[in-house]
Amino acid sequence: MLKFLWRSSWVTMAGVMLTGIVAGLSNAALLAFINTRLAGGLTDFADPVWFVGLALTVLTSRFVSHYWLNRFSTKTIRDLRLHISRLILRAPYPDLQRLGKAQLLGHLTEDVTTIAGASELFPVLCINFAIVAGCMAYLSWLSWQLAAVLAGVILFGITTFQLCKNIPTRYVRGAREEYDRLSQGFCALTEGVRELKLHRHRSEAFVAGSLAASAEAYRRDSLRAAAAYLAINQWTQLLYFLTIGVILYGFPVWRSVGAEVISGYILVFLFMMSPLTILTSSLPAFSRAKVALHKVLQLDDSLAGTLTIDLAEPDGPHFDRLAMRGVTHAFHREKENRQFRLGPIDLDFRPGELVFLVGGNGSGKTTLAMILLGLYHPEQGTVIWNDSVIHAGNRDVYMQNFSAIFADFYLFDALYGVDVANRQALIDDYLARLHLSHKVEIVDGAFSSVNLSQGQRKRLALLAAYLEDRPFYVFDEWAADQDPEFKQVFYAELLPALKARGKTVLAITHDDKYFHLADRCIKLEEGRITAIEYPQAYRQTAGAETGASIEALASSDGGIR
Ligand SMILES: Nc1ncnc2c1ncn2[C@@H]1O[C@H](COP(=O)(O)OP(=O)(O)OP(=O)(O)O)[C@@H](O)[C@H]1O
Repeated sequence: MLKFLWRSSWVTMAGVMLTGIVAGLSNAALLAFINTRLAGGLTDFADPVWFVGLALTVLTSRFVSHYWLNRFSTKTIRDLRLHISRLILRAPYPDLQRLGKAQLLGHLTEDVTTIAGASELFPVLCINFAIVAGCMAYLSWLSWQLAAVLAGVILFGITTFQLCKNIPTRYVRGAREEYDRLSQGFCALTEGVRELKLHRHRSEAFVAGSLAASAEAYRRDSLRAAAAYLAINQWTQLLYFLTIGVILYGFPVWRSVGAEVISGYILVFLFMMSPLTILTSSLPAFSRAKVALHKVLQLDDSLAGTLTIDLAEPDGPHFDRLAMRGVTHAFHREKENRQFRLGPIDLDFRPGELVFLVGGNGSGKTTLAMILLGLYHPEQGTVIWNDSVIHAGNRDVYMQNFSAIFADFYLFDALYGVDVANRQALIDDYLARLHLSHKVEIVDGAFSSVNLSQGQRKRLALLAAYLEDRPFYVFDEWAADQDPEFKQVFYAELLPALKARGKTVLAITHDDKYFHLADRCIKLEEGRITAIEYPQAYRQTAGAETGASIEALASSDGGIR
């Protein structure tokens, strides 16, 4: 933890430590001054000046130390939050899927907050450490023999702490792991709240089986860690009282010590009790921060090792062709002990092509689209953009050629990355074409409302995709939530309009009523392409006016290869 703070800005940390030490030492000096004054050792007329000077030094150095560290720790936390967010954005999607939403949220919230809490304690630690050190120096001056006894006791305390500290740390680590499971439960609770509200038995079983179990495990581990630290704390206090007892009753038997030395010792000892308690009671916060930091660094290692680096641009925004050659991808189904395997897939896409991807549930349509988009990586085979083979180094640039609306899309509340001011007329036109102008306005780049029906929200997502103006569009069952009237608009007007602008469109669809409008229909079954048909070419050659369904085309053998 200290290493992390030191590496973040050693100059500030050194300043914080220095002012903290000045605060602690001046505090100890003030105490020594008061004690000597009480014992009648100082009668100088300059007494009040020293008193005021030391008191002001304590106050000023404490303020400076705290202020510096607060400024530094708030900046560190802000940087850490942004660093994790950027790391998440740059990491390959399969790695993020593996980690899961709950764990990523845990890093952004719990870990960063824990580290922040501990780093704010740091000046308190410096000051109290310096107070204890200053008091020790004063005690040595009063009687070095007594100070040697005290140093021995402190050494003994530190050794026993080192021997025992693994016990609470183990529980702190366990509690942090449980927090991830608890967060998973919270995600399920917030996302599935409607389903849970409708079924009391289901919600009770969910709370008992998922939330209560991890909440209980988290409570148990946290309590055990707290109890272990409490025991360590009490052990320190016991040693402390033992030392006072030895000084009061044991030491005078061994050697003769002046009453004023004994009373000075007891006064300083009692004064030191508070800083020592603060030092030992801040241990749990540091231990939790160490575990949190370890988790963040683990995330750093696991994601940074796989980051996509923009080494080479795959031929810029110009688009000639996209090819998939021998592409395969597999998901292992643990419970079924077998794999879903997509491919090998060989496909070509050209500019201005309208392609429908069809097939039953689980046939691999979304997986194929995800590989095409660069979000999943082919296990075998290659994806070629123009003449560039896509690899880890250029995948991120490659992905910038696509606009996609996923079946479980996310609608942002603003048009991020769009020059709204200069495209207002276009936006208004699109809003009218999407039948949304009466519902939504763009105010300062943000949608006036996103509390719309699912179908309307999807239309807003389409507006954002239009404005991105990318060469390749992918829609995963976009029309599934649209009414029949707007389905017609989508297939018969919007998609052909994109095609007319030279855009390539891959639309995953189950709407066989509109298959005839595609240039090409690709049918997937169990991860394999089982048919490719060319309805538009067939219509032209057959002179057919009405659209034929894919089954009719298949039975007539037209356009199948
Ligand atoms: N993240 C994942 N981990 C493991 N298996 C997965 C994952 N995503 C998909 N699968 C499996 O891959 C297979 C293909 O899924 P995919 O989503 O590509 O099908 P689909 O054709 O788009 O289906 P639908 O029409 O229902 O959307 C399914 O059997 C599914 O169980």
